[in-house]
Amino acid sequence: MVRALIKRGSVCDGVIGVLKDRLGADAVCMVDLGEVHGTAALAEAEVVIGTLPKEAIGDAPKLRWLQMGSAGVNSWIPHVPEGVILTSAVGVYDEAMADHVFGLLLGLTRRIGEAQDRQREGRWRGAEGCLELAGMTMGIMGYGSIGRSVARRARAFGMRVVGLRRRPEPDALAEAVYGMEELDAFLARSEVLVVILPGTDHTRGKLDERALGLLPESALIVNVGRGSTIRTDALVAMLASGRVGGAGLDVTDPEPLPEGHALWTTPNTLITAHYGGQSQSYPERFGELVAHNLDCFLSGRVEAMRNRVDRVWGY
Ligand SMILES: NC(=O)C1=CN([C@@H]2O[C@H](COP(=O)(O)OP(=O)(O)OC[C@H]3O[C@@H](n4cnc5c(N)ncnc54)[C@H](O)[C@@H]3O)[C@@H](O)[C@H]2O)C=CC1
Ligand SMILES: O=C(O)C(=O)CO
Repeated sequence: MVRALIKRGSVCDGVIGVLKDRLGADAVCMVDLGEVHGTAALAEAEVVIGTLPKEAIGDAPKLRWLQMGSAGVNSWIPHVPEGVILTSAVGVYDEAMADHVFGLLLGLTRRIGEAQDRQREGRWRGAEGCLELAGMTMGIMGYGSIGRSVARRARAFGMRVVGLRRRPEPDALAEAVYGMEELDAFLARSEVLVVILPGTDHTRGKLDERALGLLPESALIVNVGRGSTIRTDALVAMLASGRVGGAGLDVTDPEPLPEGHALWTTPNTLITAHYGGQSQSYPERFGELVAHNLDCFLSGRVEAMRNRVDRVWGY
């Protein structure tokens, strides 16, 4: 019997039924993964579905497969023994994240935040400096699963799209897809830069003062990947001077943003507290991935499991 711990509420009822059918009702335990540290259930678990806290991994000596609930998993890698299969939730967040990118972008270009401030004050006043997106070029840095969903929306808005990814290959939605060694040329075209890179040793600090200086004058930046990709001090300075026209940030460095941090009061900056992937569809979408990967795992086709994490590249 393969014993599995599933994060409570993470998969839809239909998939819980599938898990119980495949593993046996007694083998499936729905738990709060934040509270399994040191328990007998974790000591017996061969499969864990959901983001197990790093410090609890050592309490799971029988673990054979950890299906993370997040797409970004880089900081878990050193904690997961080599023999344990580690899979991420890439693909689960695409639609919610793409909506969120446009939420931030439209917030900046249509000045929605300021309108909300005036609404609270009961003041009826228009805005100046609104921008239209049609005809602008969006550069998607991290042209992966979420990136393509963003590109589909961008095209519907009449924007041009260029992408950047580790292994560039042509894509019907993008005019060009660049590799990291072509970063400068990519940035020079990005009037709207959308950053959706995983936070890894290879992406940390890539957008520093020099790189941000290559963007077109008054470019807009949206970061929904990881805060560590952008040098916060450089971003704050360029927003303050107006060299960067605005920033929509679902992720920051540091995170959470401490009280009094410069970003809170930087002009033309819209911040959401790392909830871009949140949506009512999560249990369905995650459940679909879990059912597929469980099937592969139980039938010994581990190479067909989706989203096996590359320990060298960190995603
Ligand atoms: N704000 C939030 O709530 C969420 C944030 N995320 C973040 O978004 C990231 C991307 O998610 P997905 O699109 O689902 O992943 P994905 O694996 O489909 O796409 C990642 C893209 O980044 C590129 N990339 C990775 N390392 C690179 C490097 N060193 N140089 C150049 N390109 C590189 C890859 O080539 C790929 O195109 C996640 O790793 C996570 O950090 C994901 C979901 C929710
Ligand atoms: O999946 C991710 O990487 C996220 O940041 C969502 O929590």
